[in-house]
Amino acid sequence: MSAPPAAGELRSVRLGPFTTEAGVRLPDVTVAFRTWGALDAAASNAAVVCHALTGDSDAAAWWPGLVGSGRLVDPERQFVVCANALGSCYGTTGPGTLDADGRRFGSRFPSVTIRDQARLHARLLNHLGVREVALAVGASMGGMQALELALVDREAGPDRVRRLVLVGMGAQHGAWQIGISEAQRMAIRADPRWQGGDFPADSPPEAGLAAARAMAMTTYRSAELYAERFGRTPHEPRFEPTDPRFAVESYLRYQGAKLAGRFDAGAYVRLTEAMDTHDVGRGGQRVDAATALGRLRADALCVGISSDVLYPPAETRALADLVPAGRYAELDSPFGHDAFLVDFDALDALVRPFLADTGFLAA
Ligand SMILES: CC(=O)SCCNC(=O)CCNC(=O)[C@H](O)C(C)(C)COP(=O)(O)OP(=O)(O)OC[C@H]1O[C@@H](n2cnc3c(N)ncnc32)[C@H](O)[C@@H]1OP(=O)(O)O
Ligand SMILES: N[C@@H](CCO)C(=O)O
Repeated sequence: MSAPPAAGELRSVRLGPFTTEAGVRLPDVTVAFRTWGALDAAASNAAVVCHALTGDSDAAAWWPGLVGSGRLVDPERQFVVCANALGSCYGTTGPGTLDADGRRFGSRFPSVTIRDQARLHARLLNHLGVREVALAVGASMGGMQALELALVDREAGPDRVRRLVLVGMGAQHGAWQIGISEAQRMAIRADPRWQGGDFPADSPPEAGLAAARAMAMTTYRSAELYAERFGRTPHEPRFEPTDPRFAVESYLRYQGAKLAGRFDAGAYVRLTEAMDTHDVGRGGQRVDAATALGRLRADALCVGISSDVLYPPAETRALADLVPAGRYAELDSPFGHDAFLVDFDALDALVRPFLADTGFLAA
């Protein structure tokens, strides 16, 4: 018998063919994932953590305030699962994956939806033998997937997800979020090396992706934080006319280059498109959000972020109002949308009472 995997070790599994909501068949999908802790005898102690746009399966690394020994999601008590999302570039099948002929999928990788990503998470949970999900938690794109997991996961019977913590998101991507996504995709498509998504692997469209990230970074923080950090501070030294003039310009160029060095532009396009599909009320049944969410049996805490300009907290509050067992809490933070990745103590203080009240911490 082989030794159990070390806690948090990166693993991958081939889950076979997967047909997207749009009807495109991917012949063999691989999911990269990590687990911490052990599944209990009833297979009912899973805590599923879903990452945001550019994150990966290492939840203990990017969410140390929430996941880890002595934290709310504690491997001593829960079987913690975090998978890289369908369409991303950290081990799960996506545009950067090689096909059977050894060619990058590139633009041939189909558009996927948040619901597709959630269905793949559900498949992984089946593979791991999970009967009940004690908690599904995520922020931004991760929260959308956690919510869809609770809504569409009927593979193991209804209501496999018992509790939800959803941060910095609403019931759907509206015109504001779709517009911001599209502006970023336009920057990527404008890169001369983009070539319709099939850019040469040795020469990816770094400038386009960097510009997209710079735009995104302005929506992930608040005007207050930018003013406090950078003000009108000049960037020095300045040798060339093209060098940044202000510290904030230097910061955004740095952030752009940093993401371009670690992320796949094709995945960025497909993942932002997936986020644009987020709308709990759409789909085969064509029901509205209130009807779709009205069927949800899970206890849900929806956390809005006071300074989030990308997902205004009113949208998160409206989501909570539509969930029968939904509650709303607001993270008061100047960090904007990214507060969930930074303001750990404040997030813990909001989530802890919900998890205590709903029996998760006692479990
Ligand atoms: C495999 C993987 O790595 S993916 C998993 C990890 N990533 C994720 O999960 C995605 C989510 N994470 C994030 O979005 C971010 O990392 C956050 C929100 C958690 C934190 O963002 P950060 O970039 O670390 O913070 P912040 O906005 O303060 O920027 C600090 C950086 O800007 C640099 N910087 C600050 N001011 C300036 C300036 N005027 N000019 C140039 N650079 C500047 C700092 O030197 C620092 O550089 P460093 O990242 O090399 O240390
Ligand atoms: N900073 C986060 C924000 C997206 O919600 C990320 O890069 O994934």
